[in-house]
Amino acid sequence: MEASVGVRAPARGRAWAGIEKPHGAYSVRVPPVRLTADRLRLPPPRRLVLGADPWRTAGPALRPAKLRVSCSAKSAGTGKVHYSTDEALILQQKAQDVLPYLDGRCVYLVGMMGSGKTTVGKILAEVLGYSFFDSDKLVEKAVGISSVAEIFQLHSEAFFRDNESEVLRDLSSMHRLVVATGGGAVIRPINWSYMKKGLTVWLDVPLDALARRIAAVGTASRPLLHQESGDPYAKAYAKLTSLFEQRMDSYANADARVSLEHIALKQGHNDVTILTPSAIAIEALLKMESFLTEKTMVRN
Ligand SMILES: Nc1ncnc2c1ncn2[C@@H]1O[C@H](COP(=O)(O)OP(=O)(O)OP(=O)(O)O)[C@@H](O)[C@H]1O
Ligand SMILES: O=C(O)C1=C[C@@H](O)[C@@H](O)[C@H](O)C1
Repeated sequence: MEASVGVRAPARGRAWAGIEKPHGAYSVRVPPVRLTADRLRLPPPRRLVLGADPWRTAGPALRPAKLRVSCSAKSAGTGKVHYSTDEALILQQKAQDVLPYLDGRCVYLVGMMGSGKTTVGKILAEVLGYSFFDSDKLVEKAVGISSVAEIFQLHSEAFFRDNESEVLRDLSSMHRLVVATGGGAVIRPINWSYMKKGLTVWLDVPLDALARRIAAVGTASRPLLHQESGDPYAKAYAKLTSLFEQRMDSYANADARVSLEHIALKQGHNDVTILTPSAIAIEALLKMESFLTEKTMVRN
């Protein structure tokens, strides 16, 4: 039986984007999206000329090296996203540039575990006025088990992958979503047939940086990396390397590639660990714009 997909208006004026399955397996509440200066903490507008590369054209005052960014997905329990003023301006302007070309299509972020799909995805959703979904979380809801690690343990990886494909299929008939996909979603060709209904963006992060991030938070929630003993960084690095070798051609199917090494080089250094999530989101918007405008030119 097919899932029915729709947006329904809930009580008390809240917006819902829900995927209702026959047995109510999951239904996700999305807070109303407000793209206001207050939400982005913007100052009154000022002149800012943006070209293909905002860091270059915005002048020295906006160069990231000078920014002391207080950027985090959440802050002081308010749930609000904080950006530096300069990054907020660039993000908002680039989002406005991309939106007409995007035309309501969903954005799917793909990339290895820990590559920042959730962190960057939430920023993109905010500035595009889209809703954010994490496909791992939707699988957990569908299955009724609160962690991916437990789904692997109680069922199997194949069971998880089947549910992941179903979630992606359901999402593919929706609009105006940013979806952080599971790191392994790219390995099944059927998933690409769903994701290609929207725009796919690969967050390409060096494995060394990934292993550091993952070792810092632990591997318990990432069943494919989890090992009881040994140095967490070394174990994560070895496993990430072998997974990446199997998957890199699949990631390269994405419409746009956001390379952290490339962003760092553009900023005049080679340290990807100091790139802020909002700088990465800006690069994602630039790459999305390039892809979408080239595609439009080819069509015309
Ligand atoms: N630009 C960044 N700089 C430093 N740390 C980051 C950056 N982006 C994300 N992180 C951190 O890396 C970890 C993984 O990020 P995130 O959950 O966004 O990745 P993900 O791709 O969604 O991971 P998964 O696929 O495993 O769910 C988090 O602890 C997050 O805070
Ligand atoms: O890279 C992977 O295969 C995975 C990544 C996570 O997001 C989860 O989807 C799961 O742990 C598998």
